[in-house]
Order: sequence, then structure tokens, then C-alpha cells
Amino acid sequence: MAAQKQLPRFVEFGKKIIGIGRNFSEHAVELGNAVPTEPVVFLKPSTAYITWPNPIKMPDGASEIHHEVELGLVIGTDGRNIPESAALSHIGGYVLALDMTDRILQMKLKSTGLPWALAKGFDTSCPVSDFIVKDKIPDPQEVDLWLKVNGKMRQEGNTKNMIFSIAFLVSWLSRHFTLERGDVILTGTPSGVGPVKVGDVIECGLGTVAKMSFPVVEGN
Ligand SMILES: CC(=O)CC(=O)C(=O)O
Ligand SMILES: [Mg+2]
Repeated sequence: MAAQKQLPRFVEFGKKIIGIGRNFSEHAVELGNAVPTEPVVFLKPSTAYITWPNPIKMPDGASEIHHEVELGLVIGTDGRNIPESAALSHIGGYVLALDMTDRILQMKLKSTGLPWALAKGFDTSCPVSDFIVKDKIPDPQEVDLWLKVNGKMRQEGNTKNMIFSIAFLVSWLSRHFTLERGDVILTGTPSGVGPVKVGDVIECGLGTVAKMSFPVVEGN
């Protein structure tokens, strides 16, 4: 409870949303990408956040978007050049997150070597759960991730299968830019990503620690 008071709801101080791509080899392979030798990084604007009971809105011009269930790390203490040995102490807690992606647009951008910002950063592209206090996840490298669409299982994975560990990611990112209290790091999705359309309902969870559900609606 004390920890919850320190970090009440991350959205009150949410800053950068830092995405890590292709951090599970089976997912990299399912989209025809090479398994990375260095983390693949992108950013989403804070306007991407939504929490229950808000819906995911289809972005303009799209008829489908992809779901990606992920563990989100919430930074609790600012840091730069954080050694790997101290990385976990900079994490203040966690969120269950969806990295919603306009895959068709992302593929187009990739094919011309352009950044993914528009495909990853549309409004409502980052649904998140309530803040999860650190104690609820004693080992973030041993967490089940699952996602269903309209009641059918689509993604099942475990954070132990990440290519780059959570401690490595926090340390490595902090060498490139300062991590600030309230930043959220999306740690990558396991395999099974796929399309959702208007009318679909996504339900997902982190083992039994967190669960959330979001409908997909027409954008405006
Ligand atoms: C290809 C992607 O969109 C990468 C990504 O976000 C991931 O989680 O992996
Ligand atoms: Mg992702």
C-alpha cells in the first residue's frame, strides 16, 4: 500500500512511452524480420494512452490494426547511464499494456525505410491497466502474457523468453536518453499478433496479476 502511495497512478505523471520491438524471436520471425542483435526502439506520444473503460479507436484510413500484449515497466527513479546491476531498482512498478499497431501502415513505412511513429502512435494505441505495485511481480522475467480476441486465445508467452532482459533494456536505454519517473517501457510482444476490426473485443492479462478488456470502435 505504501508503494502505491508513492506511485499512485502512472497516468498522472506519465511521460515517455518507449517501445521495444522484436524482443521475442518467434515474433520477429512471424513477421519475417531478423532476430535483432541490438534492441529496436520506438516512441509513442502520451496521447496514445487509454485506460478502461475507454475504447480503442480505429485510426483514420485503417480497417484493421494489430494487437500486441506486453509487460510495461514504469520508471520510478530518474536515471542516466544506469548500470545493469542497478537497473531493477529504477523500476517503480508495472502495467499490463497493449502496443496497438497499424501493421499495414508499418509495413509500408518499413519498406521505404521511414520511421514507425504514425503506425505506433495513433490516439488510443496504448491501452494500459491500473498501476501494478512492484511487490506483485517478484520476478518480472517470469511472467505469463496472454491475449484473446472475442474469447479466442491469440497470444501466449512468458517474459523469460525475451531476447534482451529487462535489466539490460533499462540500462541500455538509459545510455541513449535519460529515463524519467513516469516513463513506461513496453518490453515487446510474444508471437501470435494479428488483426482486430471494429466490433472486436480484446481481453488480455499478465498471468493472474492483471487483466483488462478493450473494445475496438470506429475512430472519429
Ligand atoms: C514489429 C513490431 O511492431 C515490433 C513490436 O512492437 C514488438 O513488440 O515486437
Ligand atoms: Mg510491440
